[in-house]
Amino acid sequence: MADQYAQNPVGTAPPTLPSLRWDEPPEGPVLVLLDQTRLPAEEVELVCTDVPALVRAIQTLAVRGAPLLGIAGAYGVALAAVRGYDVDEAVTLLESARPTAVNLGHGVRRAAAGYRTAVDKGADAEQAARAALVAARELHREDAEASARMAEHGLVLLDELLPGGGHRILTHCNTGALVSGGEGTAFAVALKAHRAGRLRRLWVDETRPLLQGARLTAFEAARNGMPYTLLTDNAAGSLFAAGEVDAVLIGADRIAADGSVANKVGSYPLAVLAKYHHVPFVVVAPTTTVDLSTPDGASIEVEQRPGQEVTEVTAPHVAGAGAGAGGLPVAPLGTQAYNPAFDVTPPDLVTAIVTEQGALSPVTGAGIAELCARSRQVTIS
Ligand SMILES: CSC[C@@H](O)[C@@H](O)C(=O)COP(=O)(O)O
Repeated sequence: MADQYAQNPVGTAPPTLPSLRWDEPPEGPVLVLLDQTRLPAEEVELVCTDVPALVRAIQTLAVRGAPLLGIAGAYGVALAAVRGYDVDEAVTLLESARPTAVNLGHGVRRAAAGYRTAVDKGADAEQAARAALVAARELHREDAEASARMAEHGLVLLDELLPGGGHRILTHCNTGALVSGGEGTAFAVALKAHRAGRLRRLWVDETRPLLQGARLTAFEAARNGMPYTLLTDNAAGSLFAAGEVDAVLIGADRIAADGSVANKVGSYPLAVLAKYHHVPFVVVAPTTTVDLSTPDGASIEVEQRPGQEVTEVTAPHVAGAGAGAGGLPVAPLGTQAYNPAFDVTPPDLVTAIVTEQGALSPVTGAGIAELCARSRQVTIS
């Protein structure tokens, strides 16, 4: 496999626009998203002037990934409030836009709490809307800080688990700056390892059917000059068998109170492979992704997505194709498809969970509760 280790071209990719930004042009405040459905072909911004537009962007995955969904949800509440829409209705629409990533509801409720507290204290509509915006901005900033701390804790853990250095890391889906206020979760750890000269290879799962790995993680790895190689999801087994994977690093959409981890479909098979091959399987996620009110993995609602994502190839992300392109059938007309967006990995397959509060290993319900308690103390003080 010697050629797999050839260096990728470094620094050739253009700089990326922020994944999300609040703007206040003369026509009124807007939430501007980098449309992730169009990457890597083009960097196109999507301007949301109201909550239904943001809900569409969330459901089509123009904006996606657990931490960013939380931030987008919070700004969505602020957008509704600033533009004079019904905030309660906005909360309902946003919270239910996608079911699995707990951060979405967390972000929405946080901005709504800022708004309602201001109202309760006698603020007028404009002041209350500003309070929602302040809460969204705080969450955005905190997520960037959490991302930096996860990267630090994650690299310390990797170095402990793999004392030989020269880490070869397999990752799934996309967990970088595109989904975060900072540099991401699992990807941020790999990036820190790269900057420290300790990343030998980032193996990037393509992540069927929507190709978050091929389109987005490869894009971010290239931008950062990281040594990376793309593989089909099906090739992971033979990669492990060949002894080419030192650790798996993934993010999470919801971590239940017992330590079960919901993440992009395909994560659970990687955990099983990792266990069989005695390779550490590490989950990197902020404590905002932990949901103590969901007792176990079986209680996590897994989003089921349209079958067409499997039976057809849609290609707005192909250069020159443009938005709405695709719909090319790859299965006979009328084929039914099973298309869960996520799967759930039980805690006994997880070597460690890394949060901004530190690494937890082995993963236990008590340990999870302790991490969350520490996080709340930090937030309150
Ligand atoms: C830091 S992001 C962690 C997860 O949100 C990510 O791995 C993932 O599963 C995203 O799924 P997506 O359906 O693209 O929103």
